[in-house]
Amino acid sequence: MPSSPVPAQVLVVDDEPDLRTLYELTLLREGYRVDAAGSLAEAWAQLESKKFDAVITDMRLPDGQGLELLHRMLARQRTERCIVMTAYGSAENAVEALKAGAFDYLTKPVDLKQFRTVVASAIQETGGTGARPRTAPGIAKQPLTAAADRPPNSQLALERLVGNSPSMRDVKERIAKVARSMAPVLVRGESGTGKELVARAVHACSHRSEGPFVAVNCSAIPESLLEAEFFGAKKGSYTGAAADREGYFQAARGGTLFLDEIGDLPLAMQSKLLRAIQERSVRALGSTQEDIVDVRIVSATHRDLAADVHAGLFRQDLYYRLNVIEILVPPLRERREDLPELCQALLTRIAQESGMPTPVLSQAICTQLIGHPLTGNVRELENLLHRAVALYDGEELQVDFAPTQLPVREADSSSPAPSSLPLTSASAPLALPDDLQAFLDQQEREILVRALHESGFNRTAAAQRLGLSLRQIRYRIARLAIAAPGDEANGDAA
Ligand SMILES: Nc1ncnc2c1ncn2[C@@H]1O[C@H](COP(=O)(O)OP(=O)(O)OP(=O)(O)O)[C@@H](O)[C@H]1O
Repeated sequence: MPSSPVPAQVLVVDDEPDLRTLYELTLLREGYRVDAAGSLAEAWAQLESKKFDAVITDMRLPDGQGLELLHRMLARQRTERCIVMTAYGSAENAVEALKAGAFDYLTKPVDLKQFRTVVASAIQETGGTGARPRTAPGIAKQPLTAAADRPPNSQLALERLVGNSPSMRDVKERIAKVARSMAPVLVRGESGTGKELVARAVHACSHRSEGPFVAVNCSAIPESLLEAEFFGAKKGSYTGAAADREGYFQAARGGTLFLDEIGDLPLAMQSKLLRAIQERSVRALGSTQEDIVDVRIVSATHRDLAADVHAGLFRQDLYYRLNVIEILVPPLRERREDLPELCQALLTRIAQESGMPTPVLSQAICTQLIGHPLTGNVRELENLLHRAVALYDGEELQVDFAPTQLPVREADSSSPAPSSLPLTSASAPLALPDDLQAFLDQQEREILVRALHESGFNRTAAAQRLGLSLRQIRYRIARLAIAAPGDEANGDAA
């Protein structure tokens, strides 16, 4: 990739001459142009004399706090990305800086590899470039305030979030605003309100949008596999690890890691996740090498995490780290005015997926839908319309408001499979498998394939039949590499 003729310009603010020199040399070696200041006053004088792409400031300076510089830059609508360096262990400062609008933070003593990664990320987001640019030069060096300044897919991602009610407009504005930094985002809302769509929009509106979006459903991964799934595993590091495999953190490098149902993460794994966020590095199982974390974390939950913290179910320090910026997605009952537009958009999508013209929704049905409780939010609405389209006879679209019939199961609710499946027989005990995991995988695969076939490869319907959420079935389909029509449209990792 050719170098830009104009290298990015960075201002380093630190009162320790040795550290300043170290940072300067590191950045110069990366091909940036570097200026340095030893105090707030000096830094401000530099800022008034010219524009930079990024400002890296220590928190404690002889004439004040690095945060003051950040506040002042934001008040003057300066376009530079600001990276704040905080003392080790002072999570409050890091979180405070991110909440105040810092692009990112670094913990002292600064790891130079991390330093380079974070600065490169900030420069990339402003469109500046070092001698080894990671993106094509020429992106406007401006803050992402106006729609025109956002990445090309951002508008599309925001439009996918159908709804023009004041609360949805607030959500979209917040997405566009928070997309600009690396600050972790926690998306809260009831099940089915569209939290994953919000997370995707945050990614699409950020300049990480060209990187991967890796969605992980924390509640669907068996506890014993969590560490390997998150951080990766070397061949042979645990039974069944037949080859080296990347974890979600590595797969999301340069992009966004979406941790859905974060409240369901067991406490032991919460500690490991916190460590990964604090240390900004992860180590694959069985590996001696640390991988730098270069991901933006967006998490989501339908639970009241603050209450979980009080109840001792969720680590307070992790909550604090993940909840730097919160986006609350309102339930559908609080934005019923969105229903006509939502019905139209969902019907169009469902009909397109089924390769048929979009049926017309009568006023009467629309009114009925508006009066329906829809406690399952947009997902319930989507399911109602899915069923309606499946039964559509070309005349008038009918919506069946009766609750979905789930398959009858054996009296013993712990039985994992419907009684009709000839998987095991009560009278003839199975020979013990010599590879339990492979055996269970095979059983699971057969059940999933059958449910998918019987539901015409409609994953929502198949999930419902098996008592799984859509996310759970997606995870299982991906884990067992079951190919289904339409897979290519879905880039999820989980
Ligand atoms: N505003 C919206 N516009 C269009 N479709 C939507 C909207 N909100 C949700 N949906 C659709 O509803 C379904 C559920 O959305 P999503 O998976 O994002 O919800 P969620 O809040 O993450 O649910 P859960 O908490 O159960 O994981 C998806 O198919 C999504 O495309």
